[in-house]
Amino acid sequence: MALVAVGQLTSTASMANNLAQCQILVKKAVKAGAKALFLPEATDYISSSAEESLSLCKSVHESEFVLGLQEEARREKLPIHVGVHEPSNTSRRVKNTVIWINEQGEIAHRYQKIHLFDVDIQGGPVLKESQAVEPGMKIEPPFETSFGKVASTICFDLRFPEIGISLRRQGADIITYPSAFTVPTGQAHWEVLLRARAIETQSYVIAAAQVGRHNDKRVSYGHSLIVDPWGRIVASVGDKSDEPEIATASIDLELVSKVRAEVPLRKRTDVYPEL
Ligand SMILES: O=C(O)CNC(=O)[C@H](CS)NC(=O)CCC(=O)C(=O)O
Repeated sequence: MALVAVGQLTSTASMANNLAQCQILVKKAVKAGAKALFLPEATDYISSSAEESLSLCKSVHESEFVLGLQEEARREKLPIHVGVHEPSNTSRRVKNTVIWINEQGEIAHRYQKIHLFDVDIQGGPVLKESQAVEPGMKIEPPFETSFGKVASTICFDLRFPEIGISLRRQGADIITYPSAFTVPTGQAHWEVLLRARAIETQSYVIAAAQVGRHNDKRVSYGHSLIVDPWGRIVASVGDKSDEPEIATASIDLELVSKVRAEVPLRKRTDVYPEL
């Protein structure tokens, strides 16, 4: 059994301020005895336009945000899973990625978001992520940690059950959905989708979320959660945005095995081979 933390904050276009908020989250996670800290999508910055995003985006070797978090991870021996932006070398767009910084402070794993959030909701948000972001081209296999095999996805990927199923088939014990959900879609869908992904994959789901107002145009839903493989919410942060906050839960790999043994989910691929 190992305790892990989800961290919630309000990122803005100030990377220095976002790093300062993360340093508070690291302190809180260490104090709670967590063995890893999971942070939201786009923790490095949330911009208000594609141009602003391009101007803020730096490679991980030059980003004071990423270098600062690497230093925290190394000093505290605390692995950190964090959503950032990285430059694309093929287009005038950025990559929306999540990186795993291990306890030595090295970037040991990376995933690039494959499903981009292009929506036009009546009376709600209109967002065209693909104008600013280049889509990833592959699902990354789960990686080993001291508390189980962790798999990364990002935010809107949550709406595509196939990616969770694929990660489970590849051995994931824990599937992560670092996010910046909008308020109307969050109210309607966030919790039920996360619990469904946990139940159908019989895996832990760790979903760190952005919360509150980022700029004139963007507000995020918050409600970071950890769900166990039975679908129970075992940690939740809420939607207050006055200070960065964490919640913790124990990862119990015996529970993963128990649920999978009690309710075997044998796929009928003889009946639906196309899936
Ligand atoms: O823009 C950035 O820098 C960070 N990226 C995001 O905030 C992304 C794209 S706009 N947000 C989502 O995917 C929300 C999904 C969502 O809310 C849903 O599926 O309902």
